[in-house]
Amino acid sequence: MAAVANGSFRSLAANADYPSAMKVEHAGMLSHVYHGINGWSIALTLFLILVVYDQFKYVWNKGTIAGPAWKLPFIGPFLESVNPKMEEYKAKWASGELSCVSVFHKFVVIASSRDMARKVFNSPMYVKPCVVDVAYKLLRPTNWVFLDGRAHVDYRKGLNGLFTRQALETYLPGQEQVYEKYFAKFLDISQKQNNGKAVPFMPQFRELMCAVSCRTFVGHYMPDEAIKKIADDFYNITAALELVNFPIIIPFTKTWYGKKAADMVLDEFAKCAAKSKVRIAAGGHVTCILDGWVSSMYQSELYREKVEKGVAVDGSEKPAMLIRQFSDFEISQTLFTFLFASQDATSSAATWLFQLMADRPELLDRVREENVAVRNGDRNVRFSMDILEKMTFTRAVVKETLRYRPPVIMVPYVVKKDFPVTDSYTVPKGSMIVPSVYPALHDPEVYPDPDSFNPDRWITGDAEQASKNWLVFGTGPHYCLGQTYAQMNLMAMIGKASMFLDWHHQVTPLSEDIKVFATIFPQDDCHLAFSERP
Ligand code: HEM
Repeated sequence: MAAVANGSFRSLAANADYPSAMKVEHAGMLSHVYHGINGWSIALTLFLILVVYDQFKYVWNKGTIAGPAWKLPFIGPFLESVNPKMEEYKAKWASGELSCVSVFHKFVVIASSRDMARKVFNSPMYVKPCVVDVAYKLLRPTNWVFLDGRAHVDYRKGLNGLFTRQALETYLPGQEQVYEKYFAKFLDISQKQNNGKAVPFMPQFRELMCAVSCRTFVGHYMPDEAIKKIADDFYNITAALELVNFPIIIPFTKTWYGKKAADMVLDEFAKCAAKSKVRIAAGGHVTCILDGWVSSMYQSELYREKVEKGVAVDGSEKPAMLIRQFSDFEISQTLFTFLFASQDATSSAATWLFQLMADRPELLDRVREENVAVRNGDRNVRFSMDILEKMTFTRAVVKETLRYRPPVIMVPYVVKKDFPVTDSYTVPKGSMIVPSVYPALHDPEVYPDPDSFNPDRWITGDAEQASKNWLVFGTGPHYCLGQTYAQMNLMAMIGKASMFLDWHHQVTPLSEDIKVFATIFPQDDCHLAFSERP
């Protein structure tokens, strides 16, 4: 500073012929600027440039579609997405068939109309399911769900046989046992532990669904304590895989607990795979999905061995699908994806189903009458596919529950290459695009009076014809692998409950409000009290 004041600082400008007072003033300004250029001002300038860039990029990406005119610098609606509200989603869907937000520089397009949603689901050239970074760590990078294109289609083909009608029939006895056990537990909770007082049952439905899934997937290879532990810890996995989560696993955070729970589940399933291989090789019969898969591996292996040895094999001996041998850990990873895909969705559906039936006793009576009738008046007749297929009204109740309260309200996809989703709008590569399911299922033109629960629309109405709107299980190459099983399972559950249980729903001001946690639940977690039905 002193150098400027005494005129010894020389610059090109200073050499010009200014009056000396001006010279001093000018030199002072320069000095000010020069000395002001410190770390803070550089950081501030960079920050402002980034803010402008982030804003500009958002506006550029947004183009003509609906969305806020500008975004909160960087974070965008991050805080809203940490605690998502159903009303905010509804407002977004109502804002346009395509709308957008940007969270932390991630550009997200929401496809709301039926046709837009279908278009996204059916465009595997441009999109693939979006998974958070942590998912690779929890499910393992080699997991089949991360496959894309041909590799994904081929892998899925090998799994289809596990969900055929014939296969599903073999899982029914195990499922029925689980229902009996848990219904007894519900009675105990309501009558013994709470003297008939209604208490939140959502956690119980989560455990029930976990138990029924584990029995279906791995039969009796998994001990009850392991099922209980998985049911209790699964919440950590769901929380770790929320879309908005920290990508690095830091000890004692949600993702850390999620990883620990995932490791435990993978370990349990791998142990089951080893046991099933031994049992099936010894001639054991199929009782669960794991057995079905292992058995088809053995049949494929036997067939190949015969062919290699030149033994004459009849065409009828060739397995419907020739599959390779999978390691215990590979099997475990795949079973984990089944559990991961089913646990939250079926827990959500079960919770709403019990609540909706309790609030509409006249519909529950019809379910009960039908269930007794298809068993020729004897409620002790066991589950079979024949019986389930005759349950027209119970099926309608399940379908209407899934329409009215779809567990999965939207499915995040990522854009692999610039995606011309309409003639006038292209979603940029790297964006997230989220086909929404809820609006199509509440479209008043297709489902008149969509906010009323009316199972008859599936029997006397024309809801069944609107298959294009039925996006409960997605559509396209990634549509839900377990959709038939899931619906059948819910029908079996509510049918059996209707015959053996009575339950009362204590309605609270939050019962009809929707809580979004991966899937949707009643805000108050569904207060119920069960009693035995004579
Ligand atoms: C009510 C219960 C369920 C609902 C609402 C549901 C819904 C969905 C939805 C919306 C998708 C994404 C589809 C797409 O991207 O097009 C999906 C995928 C999937 N679901 Fe389900 N699901 C349910 C139960 C189950 C069950 C019980 C299983 C058990 C095996 C299962 C296994 C899967 C798998 C493996 C995928 C991924 C398929 C792939 O990427 O190829 N889901 N499900």
